[in-house]
Amino acid sequence: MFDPPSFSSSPLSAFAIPPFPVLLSSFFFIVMTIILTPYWSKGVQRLKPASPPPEKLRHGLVPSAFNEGVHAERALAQLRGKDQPLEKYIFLSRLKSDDPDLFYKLCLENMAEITPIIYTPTVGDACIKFSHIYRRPEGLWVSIKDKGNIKNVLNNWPRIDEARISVVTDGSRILGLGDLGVNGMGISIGKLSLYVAGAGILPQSTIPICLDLGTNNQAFLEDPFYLGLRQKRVSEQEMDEFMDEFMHEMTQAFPKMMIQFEDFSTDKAFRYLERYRRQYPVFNDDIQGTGAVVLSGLMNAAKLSSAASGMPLNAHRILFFGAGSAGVGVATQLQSFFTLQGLSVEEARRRIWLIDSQGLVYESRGRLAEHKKYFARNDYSGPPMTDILDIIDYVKPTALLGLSTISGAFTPEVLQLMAAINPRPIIFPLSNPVRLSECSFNDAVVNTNGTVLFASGSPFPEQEFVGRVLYPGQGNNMYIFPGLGLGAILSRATQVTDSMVEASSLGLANSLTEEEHAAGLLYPRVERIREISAHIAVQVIRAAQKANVTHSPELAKMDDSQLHALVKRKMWNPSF
Ligand SMILES: O=C([O-])CC(=O)C(=O)O
Ligand SMILES: [Mg+2]
Repeated sequence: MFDPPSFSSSPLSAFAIPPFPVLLSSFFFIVMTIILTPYWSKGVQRLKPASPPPEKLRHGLVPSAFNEGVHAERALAQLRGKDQPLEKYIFLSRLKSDDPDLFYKLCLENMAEITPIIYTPTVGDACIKFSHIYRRPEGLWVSIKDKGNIKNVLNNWPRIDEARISVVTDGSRILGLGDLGVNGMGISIGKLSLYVAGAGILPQSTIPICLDLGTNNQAFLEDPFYLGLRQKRVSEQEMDEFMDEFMHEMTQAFPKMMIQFEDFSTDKAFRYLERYRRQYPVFNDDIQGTGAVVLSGLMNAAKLSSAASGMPLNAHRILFFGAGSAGVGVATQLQSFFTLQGLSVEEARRRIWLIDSQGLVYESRGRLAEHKKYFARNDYSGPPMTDILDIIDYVKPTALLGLSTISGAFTPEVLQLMAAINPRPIIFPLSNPVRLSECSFNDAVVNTNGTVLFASGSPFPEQEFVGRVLYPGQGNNMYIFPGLGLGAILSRATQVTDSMVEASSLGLANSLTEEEHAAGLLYPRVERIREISAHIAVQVIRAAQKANVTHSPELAKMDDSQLHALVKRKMWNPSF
């Protein structure tokens, strides 16, 4: 322990008045300390290395011909030398913990190549096998056994003051892969890597969190390597109590924290978003992030489609195949597409049709899950309509969106029918990962004679079609959450409002360059992710200011270009 120096060893003389020169110099010292402390601490923060000091460069500790530039190429060559995506994932995960600067340098310089490995689709396989490929701790694990003691678990996090953003999953619906229990940690880790790469959040400010509330995945319960509790998921009431404590303690332990809910099963996704969104800075990536990214792509697609058909933008008809959290989240976001085109909220709602596992969703069909009721149709009351071809024939959609995780559901006949009724059909098979996509880009191109306006959740390669190169869009929430989170953190938002989410979507839609427009893209190239995130963050901050949910009066005084410059300055860059 540090003992403060005293003027005298005698306890009594500590109360005696010291001589004048000592008093003067003490006074001077105190005044200077008060004046300089903010500068010192800022300076210290700025100088603090993001990763351990470059010991690797100390003489004798590295080979004589070591060179950082060549080493980055070496690491890339090592990565490319691996055959299997999962091997690449393991290699990169190791690299991230050994040398975060090099890892993020490679990410930033090879975004299109590396994103599908550390994120969708390979992260899906990594989650399935997470307990088998696990090597060392990463992130926070909070289990139902910690109920009543969550505060102490959170306080074990080593960098508590720096924590700004957390991705929290309970593993109950990872991508389209179902209940993966604590193996869902992989998705929290993957999303946060993209926060760092895509928005320059400080690596040490991120906390991946996995909640262990049991799993209903029998294979995992019987797997000796499985890293979670050997019990079925707890009851709704027990989970509610756990979540209330968890959210409360999170804001106590990490007062500057923004929380992203990820891959909770549909009912819980809606439930906990509603329960906490007005109380804490939290958003749900699958409902709001996916909604925002699809709204953005749809705005750009609808313009191109309307240019070909002459149909006004507000006359589009959108059919959703899949009515889970993502489906209904996207539908809710798309309503605002129509209100932006001048329709009333009610008219906007009428532009949307849902299909679930029992066919067209309509009021008189029978009991409906709560989250489907809002979009249930009341203008159809015949017998259940279950065949997707019949439904397309009835609805005559201009856009068909897949959020069903039913691989191949958009058959050649479906795609051909969409092309028969639309000069430029909008087809978005959004289910993840790739193998659960409702159709491939190639299928969509071939069966629509190259007219398709396409975006998928997972990446597909570009296609050549009659001498032209066609590019698929990737309507993945990775375009939204880094910028949305960055804006929320910088503005010290106390809530993530619908208007902030919508601002992120519009920001993304209008971030396309001339070249990207000319190439017919619906989303900007992923290599520009930092630029896009900065642009989105500015729009999000402005929306937060309008909604009066910020704690950053100094940002309100800046004009847009000053704000944009500040956002860029705040982004962390790997020093390699
Ligand atoms: O993680 C992704 O690629 C997109 C997403 O949130 C999901 O599919 O749940
Ligand atoms: Mg998700």
